[in-house]
This record gives sequence, C-alpha cells and structure tokens, in this order.
Amino acid sequence: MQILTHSRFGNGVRVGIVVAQFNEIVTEKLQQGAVSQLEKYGVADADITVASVPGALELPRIAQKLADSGKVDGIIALGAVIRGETSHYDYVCAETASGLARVSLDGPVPVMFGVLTTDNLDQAISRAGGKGGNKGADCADGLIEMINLEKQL
Ligand SMILES: Nc1c(NC[C@H](O)[C@H](O)[C@H](O)CO)[nH]c(=O)[nH]c1=O
Ligand SMILES: CC(=O)[C@@H](O)COP(=O)(O)O
Repeated sequence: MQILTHSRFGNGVRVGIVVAQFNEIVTEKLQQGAVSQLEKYGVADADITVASVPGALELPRIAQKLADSGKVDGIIALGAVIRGETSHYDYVCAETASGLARVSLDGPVPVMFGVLTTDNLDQAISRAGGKGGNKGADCADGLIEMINLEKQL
C-alpha cells in the first residue's frame, strides 16, 4: 500500500490569487487571510501574483488565464456574493462555482473556491476574519496541500 503524504511546505511554491472587487470590505480581508497564511508556509511574497476582477462572475476567466500562463502552481479564487432581492444571487453563485470547478478540473493547476455565498453582510464578515474564521486562509491551507499532493502523482 502506498499512502501519499500531506505537506504544507510552501517554499518555492508560486500562487495566484484572483479576487473580486465587489463587496471589497469583505474580499480584502479574505485576501489578507490567504496571503498571511501562505507566508506562514514559506511562500515568498515574490511568488504570489494577485489579480483583481470586478465581481465573482469574472473570477473563472482570469483564473483560467492565470492557470494557462505557466506562472503559478495553484490558484485561490476569492469573492463575496451576498443575497439581494432578486434571483441574481443564485445565478452568480452557481455560475461562479461551476466556472471555477471547470478551470480546476480541466486546467493544469488546482483552483481553490474561496467565494463566500451568504444571506447577509454579517455572515460574510464573520467568515472573513471573524468568529467564522477566514475562508481565504482556509483556501491557502488547502492549496499548499493540493500542490504538494500533486507533486507525488
Ligand atoms: N451581487 C454580487 C456580484 N455581482 C456582480 C457579478 O459578479 C458580475 O460582476 C456582474 O454580473 C457582471 O458580470 N458580484 C459579487 O462578487 N458579489 C455580489 O454580491
Ligand atoms: C448577488 C447579487 O447579484 C445581488 O447583490 C444583486 O442584488 P439584487 O438581487 O437586489 O439586484
């Protein structure tokens, strides 16, 4: 039996962060959480590439271009989709999730889904460095593990 190891060794790992500007009060905290966590694992500042997009729906396109650039070993996609009065929320959440999953499955590098989908701003703030943790930091944890796992395949 061969059990592949789990590692959070980040030295030399190149990470792309694609972050939505919409609800920036939340997404900037997700970005801060992701970056500080990556630095804890030894990822150099020079190896982190950050691209911002208008909203969550634009995350998949830039994630795909970054993945295909050969400049990163993995991607963290960050956003905050907060329910409004209409069904627009449902479409934004579904298509963003579907698009990012496609980039991860069909593309050369893993893509972490760090898009909050909440009913209100308080829920989002809680998950961007509040009592609910930081989804950006969680994605950093997972991305380093995925990159190190894929090196063994
Ligand atoms: N309502 C939210 C949006 N909406 C904008 C879309 O993501 C997209 O930019 C627009 O439909 C143009 O294609 N985006 C978020 O990130 N968060 C929201 O709560
Ligand atoms: C998630 C959204 O797109 C949402 O903010 C839009 O708000 P509304 O449904 O009230 O137009």
